[in-house]
Amino acid sequence: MESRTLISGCSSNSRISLIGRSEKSIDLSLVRSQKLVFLKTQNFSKLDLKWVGARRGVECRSSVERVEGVVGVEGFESESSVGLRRKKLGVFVSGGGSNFRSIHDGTVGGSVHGDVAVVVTNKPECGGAEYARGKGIPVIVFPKGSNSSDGVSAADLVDALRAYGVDFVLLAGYLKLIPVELVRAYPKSILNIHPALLPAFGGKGYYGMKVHKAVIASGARFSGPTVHFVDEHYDTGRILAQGVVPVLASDTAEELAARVLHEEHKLYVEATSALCDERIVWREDGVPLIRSDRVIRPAELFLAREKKEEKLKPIELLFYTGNFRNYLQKLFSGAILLCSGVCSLSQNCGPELDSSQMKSFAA
Ligand SMILES: Nc1nc2c(c(=O)[nH]1)N[C@@H](CN(C=O)c1ccc(C(=O)N[C@@H](CCC(=O)O)C(=O)O)cc1)CN2
Ligand SMILES: NCC(=O)N[C@@H]1O[C@H](COP(=O)([O-])[O-])[C@@H](O)[C@H]1O
Repeated sequence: MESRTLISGCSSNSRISLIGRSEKSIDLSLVRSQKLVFLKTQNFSKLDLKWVGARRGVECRSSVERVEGVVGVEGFESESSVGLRRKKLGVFVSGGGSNFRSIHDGTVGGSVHGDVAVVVTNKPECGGAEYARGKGIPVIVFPKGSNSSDGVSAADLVDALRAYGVDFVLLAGYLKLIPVELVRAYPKSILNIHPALLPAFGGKGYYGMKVHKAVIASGARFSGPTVHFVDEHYDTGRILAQGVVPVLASDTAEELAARVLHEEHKLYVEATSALCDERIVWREDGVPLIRSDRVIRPAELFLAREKKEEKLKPIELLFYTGNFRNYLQKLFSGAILLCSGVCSLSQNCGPELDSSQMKSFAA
């Protein structure tokens, strides 16, 4: 049985679903080295995976599953995009296209490991389409205008996206319902950004200023953008990321829109970057999560270097796993607890520490 999974830095105790035909989830206690990955399946048989030649994948020695997509890590730089193929993006717009422009800037500037291959719009004269033409990016009109020959059908749209090699579809202010044909052709691969905190203030009729007017009228104290996966209905797909901004008592819809839009630009680039870096994992209950960085269980990190095998020292690992900050925080909070404990025991100057508190800094 062939299955494909994206092993790109899942944390040691996360569960990810194998993307592809197999729905079997595997329990990753991931140890990643330049070319060696140890993987524990859910039946706890330890699989030693070895790099198989130039093919971008590994073969499980003791399993019928063939796992692909493991990214070799040259040296130990951040693996977020090292060795990963640049992804191709199809961006859908209907308006000014500021989110599209932010994402395009990210692909040029390097924060997004991908390229905008094609832009799709229902408004061929909109700002986003104009911007795309100026950058030499092809523009497709969908759906067809009622009184114009321009535009493609849903089936032709899927074919066109495939022809451009599109890996992921990003809706960026697109105001039409994505047809079920496209949703099914790109499972877990279509994102949308909505200018409110879904599931509130979403669905048919909730777009543009209408959203912000509804938020203000509701008396909500906070709002913010939501990036979510797209299913066949408006705004009901799985939420991937959200940002929060305050709603001021004096806000007009335009002022709130501008505040949310500023947050959108940051959030959508981060989410797109994670998508292109294959840093999105799916929790067992179906909630998608963004892995911000590679977390490797220190005790198990074995690094096969070119000539010799060696284990990184724990202090070195902390730098690699990015937990150094957490380590210091725990160290200092433990020290503070200890001091306050000693103080209260010796001078009774503070609250008595009960046994659970005493235990806490032993942890
Ligand atoms: N299948 C999906 N298609 C789209 C989604 C989605 O989640 N699933 N998201 C929308 C974007 N969107 C909110 O984020 C949204 C856009 C438009 C509407 C809406 O009510 N549109 C009007 C028509 C507006 C117009 O033509 O100017 C309508 O359908 O009556 C709601 C939500 C993009 N597509
Ligand atoms: N429900 C969909 C919706 O309202 N989308 C919103 O349209 C605006 C498009 O701006 P842009 O064209 O400048 O990116 C953005 O605020 C986006 O959240």
